Amino acid sequence: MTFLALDVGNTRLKWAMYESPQLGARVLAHGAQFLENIETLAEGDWAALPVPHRMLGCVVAGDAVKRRVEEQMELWDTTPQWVVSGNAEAGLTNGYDHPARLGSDRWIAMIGALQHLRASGRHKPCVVVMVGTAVTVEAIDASGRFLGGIILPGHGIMLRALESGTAGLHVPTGEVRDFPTNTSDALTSGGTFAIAGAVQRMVENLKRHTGEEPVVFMTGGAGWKMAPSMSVHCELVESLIFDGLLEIASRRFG
Ligand SMILES: Nc1ncnc2c1ncn2[C@@H]1O[C@H](COP(=O)(O)OP(=O)(O)O)[C@@H](O)[C@H]1O
Ligand SMILES: CC(C)(COP(=O)(O)O)[C@@H](O)C(=O)NCCC(=O)O
Ligand SMILES: [K+]
Repeated sequence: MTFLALDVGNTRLKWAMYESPQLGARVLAHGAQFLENIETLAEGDWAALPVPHRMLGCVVAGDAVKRRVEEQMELWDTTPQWVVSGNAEAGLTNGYDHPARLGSDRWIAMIGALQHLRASGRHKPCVVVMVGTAVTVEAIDASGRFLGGIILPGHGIMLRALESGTAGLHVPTGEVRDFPTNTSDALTSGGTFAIAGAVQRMVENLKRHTGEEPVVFMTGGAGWKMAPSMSVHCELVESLIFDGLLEIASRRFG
């Protein structure tokens, strides 16, 4: 039973086709497209794929984008199914004031993180960092309760905000330096340390709250760029959202 997993963020659509809707299933093909190129999928990347028997995805890029993705899926007669954040799923409970308003990508990434914790036999609090268009940093206690999380601008948005709000900050990308001595390095390091510092703060918050050192998972398109600059130990798991989707799919379709 082939299974298509979709993760539609504010910058890119990521997809992966699996042999079955189960954890550890073999990946048959995967890819990513910028949102402006969604219309190429049916006649491009997806044209030669086997028909997916089931599909599960998340979309945080709005209804118009969701409709454009569903149009491409008309290539098959597979019913699109989109995850909505709920009160509880796959061992995770939702502490958000309005559970359904939590971004479904955040909900699914946390389910993926819990799956990784369980698979390695760890019963600990954890922090889930997602570095995409925006950056999110979530706190989960050892019982699997999502306590809350923060949202901050991603690197690109931070730089564009600075560029558009000032006269003197139109410079090329720089390097991350402890003590930047030019504008490019000052901006690049500023954005990087803002994210790394926010993660460190959330780790401290969760450690204080639970009395235990949390495990930190990091994912998202720009996760690999942040990894060398983190001040707390992080496990980089590129597939966190797909692992969460597989976990949910195995419970729904398994
Ligand atoms: N090969 C890449 N293509 C696109 N974005 C990339 C790439 N590598 C890193 N990035 C960075 O990752 C961010 C997008 O990550 P992604 O996880 O796709 O975001 P989203 O889920 O919000 O669509 C971009 O802001 C960009 O800075
Ligand atoms: C925080 C987000 C913008 C992250 O989006 P992304 O960077 O993955 O494109 C998205 O999860 C979202 O729109 N959330 C809804 C609001 C909330 O989670 O509180
Ligand atoms: K995302």
